[in-house]
Amino acid sequence: MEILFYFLLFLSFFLFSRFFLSKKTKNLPPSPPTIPIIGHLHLLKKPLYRSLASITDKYGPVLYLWFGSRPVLVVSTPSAVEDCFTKNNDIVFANRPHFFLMGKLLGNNYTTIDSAPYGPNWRNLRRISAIEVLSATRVHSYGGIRLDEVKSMVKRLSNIGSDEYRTVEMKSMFFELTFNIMMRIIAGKRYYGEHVEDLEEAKRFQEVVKETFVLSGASNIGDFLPFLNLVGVKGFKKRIMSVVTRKDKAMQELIEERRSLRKSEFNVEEKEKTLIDVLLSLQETEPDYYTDEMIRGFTWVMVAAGTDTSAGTMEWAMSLLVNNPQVIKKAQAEIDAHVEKGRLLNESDINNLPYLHCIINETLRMYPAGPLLVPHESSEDCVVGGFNIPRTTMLLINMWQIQNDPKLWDEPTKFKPERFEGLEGTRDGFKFMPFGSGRRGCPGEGLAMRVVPLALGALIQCFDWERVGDELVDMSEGLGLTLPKAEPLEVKCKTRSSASNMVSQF
Ligand code: HEM
Repeated sequence: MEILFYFLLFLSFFLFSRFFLSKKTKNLPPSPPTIPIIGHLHLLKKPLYRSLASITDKYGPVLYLWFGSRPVLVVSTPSAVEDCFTKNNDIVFANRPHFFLMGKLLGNNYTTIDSAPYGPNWRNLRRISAIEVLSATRVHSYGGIRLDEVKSMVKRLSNIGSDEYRTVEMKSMFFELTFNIMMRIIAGKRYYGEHVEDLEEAKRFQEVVKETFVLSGASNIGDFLPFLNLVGVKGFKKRIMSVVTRKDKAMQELIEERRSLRKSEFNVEEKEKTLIDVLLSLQETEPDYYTDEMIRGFTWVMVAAGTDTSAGTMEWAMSLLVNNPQVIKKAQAEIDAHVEKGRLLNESDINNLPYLHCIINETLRMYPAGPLLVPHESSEDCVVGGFNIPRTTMLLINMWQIQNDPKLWDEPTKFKPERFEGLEGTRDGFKFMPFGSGRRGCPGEGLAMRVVPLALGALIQCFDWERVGDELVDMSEGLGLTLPKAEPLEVKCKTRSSASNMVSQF
């Protein structure tokens, strides 16, 4: 009976809001026929960006859909993206939706930097991220950590494949690299490879991180059909809560460790200060804002946003490279011409390696880690592509579709790094925007664009690469938030003779 009551209540709300909205808002974007209650949910399949692309092909690049009771604007053309991210609309769309169970539970009730609505709290979080973690100066100061971790990856690989080709699995290699880098920045600890202090703690942390990533990629139907929250999704909520509790416990342990280090006689040197240290010192002056909960949330988002995205990009890049060996040869020639024999390339070499940048851009074009960016939401009525968009409409930018659109790119399914020659660092009129744009654009771009070129460059410089068999590497996309590869990449690698001396000294 209770379920029936809520269902009828929801049905009346749904019919009323749809009727009210269509009366009130004239000139909405095109929309396929809807089914009562579910709206267009029946048209959506995974992966969502591909499904939305097929609807767009039929109804046009500015679409108005209903995900159950939630109105959604889907944009897949550079000029409409420009409408969303310039002039007044950049502020209008600087909001994030406020109905995702994941944002509520994992985002500390929408207070973390990625989930918070546009307002003073979000502005402050962006300010802290810009000043204390991701500013050019801070990013530069983590150079030693990046180099260290890249060397450690090269060393592990060279131990596996020194004289002859050996098969290696690269997905976990890349994940461990980015995870170690982020954890050293945040807490001064590494959880993979050598010098891991507490293996048990590392294992617990790894498990909770992996589980959280899997859950973050799962969709919750109750977000779009709220009456289902009262019946079917309790199990889902319980699963999230169990992970959230363990994640909070793990993060709190890190905070306590750094806190006791600060209190001890041992003085943490300025250059060894971790992000947790910085936040703890802010806590001393503003304890009401910089609570432990805030610190857990802030540092967690950095781990979550900064690992899978960069690791996945490197895995796609390496997959594309072994499918296109001529590109590896060209990149090796570029590096060999600029970096003297016997020296590992470093970050100051990166600016002199434009072809390496082209490889990374081409990878981000074909396989952007945020294929639909992160959902935005309109805080006021506005106009996009000449259509009226009501407030509280969720905005999805189909960046994957724009970056793979044959009308915008010559042979978009082909891996052609050369297409970016002379274009490095531009978004080319909103048609290439793997890090988003505007107020909510990715604050970690600067860090990612140091980690990825350094790691890929080192792998290209130090090793020769081959596919495991004659067949091309399977490039199928898997399911998950950050456009993962369906199958973890396995490749064969062998230390290049020109690098073997250098690598043996790491
Ligand atoms: C290849 C690597 C990366 C890619 C492709 C990427 C891409 C993106 C995209 C598309 C967005 C959403 C932009 C929007 O909503 O319009 C985003 C947001 C974000 N990214 Fe990244 N990102 C990467 C690495 C990083 C790193 C290394 C960090 C930090 C350590 C980071 C931190 C964040 C945060 C905190 C947000 C949320 C910003 C907000 O809502 O205000 N990202 N990223």
